[in-house]
Amino acid sequence: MSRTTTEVWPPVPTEAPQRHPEAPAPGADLPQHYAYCFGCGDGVEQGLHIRTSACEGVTIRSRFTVTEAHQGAPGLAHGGLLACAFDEALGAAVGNLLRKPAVTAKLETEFVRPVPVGTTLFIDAHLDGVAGRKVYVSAEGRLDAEDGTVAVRARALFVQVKLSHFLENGRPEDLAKIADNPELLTRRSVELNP
Ligand SMILES: CCCCC/C=C\C/C=C\C/C=C\C/C=C\CCCC(=O)SCCNC(=O)CCNC(=O)[C@H](O)C(C)(C)COP(=O)(O)OP(=O)(O)OC[C@H]1O[C@@H](n2cnc3c(N)ncnc32)[C@H](O)[C@@H]1OP(=O)(O)O
Repeated sequence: MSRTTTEVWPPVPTEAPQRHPEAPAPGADLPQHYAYCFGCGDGVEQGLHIRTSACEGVTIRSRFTVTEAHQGAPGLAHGGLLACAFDEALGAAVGNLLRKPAVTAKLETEFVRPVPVGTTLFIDAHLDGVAGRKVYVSAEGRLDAEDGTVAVRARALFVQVKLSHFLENGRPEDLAKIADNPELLTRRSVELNP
C-alpha cells in the first residue's frame, strides 16, 4: 500500500494565513503558554518540555527531546506522545502567529521512522490556510537536526474559539489557580472573540 496521500490539503478552499502584526519576531523564543501544559509547561516534571521559536512568515520551529519517560517500546518514543508534541507545535503556530485562541478539532499523524530516546526532534509547523474560524496547519519532525531525516509528519484542523470556551469548560479549581496566579499563563494580548 502506498504511503503517499492523494487527499487535497487543506480539504476546503482557504485564504492565505496572515501573520498578526504583533506576532513574535522571527527568531524570538516563545514562552510556555501554561505552566501545567503537558507539552510545554515547566510545572509538569515528566512532560514534553517543548521549546519553540518563531520563524519567518507563518512558520515556527519547536524542539522536543525524547526522554526515558516518553517510551512506548524499549528505548523508543511512544507514538501518542509524539502526536502530543505535534499538537503542541501546531497549536503554538496557530496561537502565536494568529494571536487568537484555538483548539485542536482534528489531528492526523504519520510515523515515518522510529524515534529513539535521546533524540531531539526539530519540528517545523506551518499555517496552510484559514477558512472562517477553521485553521489548517501542518508540520514535519526531523531527527536531531534542522535538516535531519523526517521521522514524523502531522496535519491538523484548529478551530478558533472565544475565551468562554476555556472559562466554561475548564475544571474550576484549575481556573481558580490561574486567577490567583496569572503568571501560570503567558502574558500576551490576544484577540479573544473570533
Ligand atoms: C490551549 C490554548 C490557550 C489559549 C490561549 C490563547 C493564545 C495562546 C497563544 C499561544 C498558544 C500556544 C500554544 C498552544 C499549544 C497547544 C494547543 C493544544 C490544543 C489542544 O490540545 S486543545 C484540546 C483538544 N481539543 C478540544 O478539546 C476541542 C473539543 N472540541 C470542541 O470544543 C468543539 O468541537 C470545537 C470548538 C472544535 C468546534 O465546536 P463549535 O461548536 O465551536 O463549532 P462547530 O462545531 O460549528 O465547528 C466549526 C467548524 O469546524 C468544523 N469542524 C469541527 N470539528 C471538525 C472535525 N473534527 N473535522 C472536520 N471539521 C470540523 C465544523 O464542521 C465547522 O465548519 P463550518 O464552519 O464550515 O461549518
